[in-house]
Amino acid sequence: MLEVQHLSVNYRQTSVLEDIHLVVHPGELVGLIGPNGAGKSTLIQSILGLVPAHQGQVLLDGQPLRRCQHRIAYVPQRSHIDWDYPITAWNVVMMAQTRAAGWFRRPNRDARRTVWAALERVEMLELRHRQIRELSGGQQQRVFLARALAQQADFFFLDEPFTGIDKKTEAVMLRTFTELQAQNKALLVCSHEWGDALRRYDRLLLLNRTLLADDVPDTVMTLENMQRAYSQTPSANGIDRLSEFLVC
Ligand SMILES: Nc1ncnc2c1ncn2[C@@H]1O[C@H](COP(=O)(O)OP(=O)(O)OP(=O)(O)O)[C@@H](O)[C@H]1O
Repeated sequence: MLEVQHLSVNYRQTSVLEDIHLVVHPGELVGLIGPNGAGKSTLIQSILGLVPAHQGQVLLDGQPLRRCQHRIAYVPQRSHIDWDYPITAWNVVMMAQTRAAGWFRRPNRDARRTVWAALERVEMLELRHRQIRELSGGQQQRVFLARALAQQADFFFLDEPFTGIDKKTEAVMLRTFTELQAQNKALLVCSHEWGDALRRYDRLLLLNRTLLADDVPDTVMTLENMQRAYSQTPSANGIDRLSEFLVC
């Protein structure tokens, strides 16, 4: 079980997250939603230790997360990745293995098998020798999903994995989520999805600096909750799309 306790984050004296408390259980698919600038990416990054917390702690099965980082896999937002970096799809996925085995050791047969299986699972084996900058947005997303799979983690954090992808990638992603849940792995997915798509989650976390709601989708997606979240930060896809959001 992953537990975030009283987590607060500041950027240059400005409070971005305040007193966040949440729990993610094995086998759960949890959606993290909220308007632009609500702090969703910051929450994921502070849980992972990539952004320092002002207060609070993150525990994994009662242990500080920094002691069990190998149990966490992270698929960053596509816009946070340098796509010009000269690296093949194969080597992106192999990076997860290199970190586990040590940077100066040649990848052994097990590592190569793991990378092969992960790329096969996301249907990217044929394009393994391509530079990542030469892949489509959806293909790039599948390579980073394969990297997370190769890590053989227990908890998966994905930041906007459904943004700018094709139908095939969406299908691969959803199939993989189902498989991971069946293996009792947990997923926390930051999302800008709307309407019925949000029903795929076991639970939704509604964030806007503080955690405004944490419950099953139908209970979170009320007009009152949406107004509380989206009227704090009016944005192009906020209040204008409330009716679409509440279709479900
Ligand atoms: N490195 C940084 N330094 C200073 N402020 C930052 C930094 N990163 C994010 N912020 C600010 O923190 C707030 C939360 O940003 P964050 O990216 O976590 O929100 P988000 O909910 O993920 O937004 P989006 O949905 O647009 O990706 C925003 O006001 C943003 O401008």
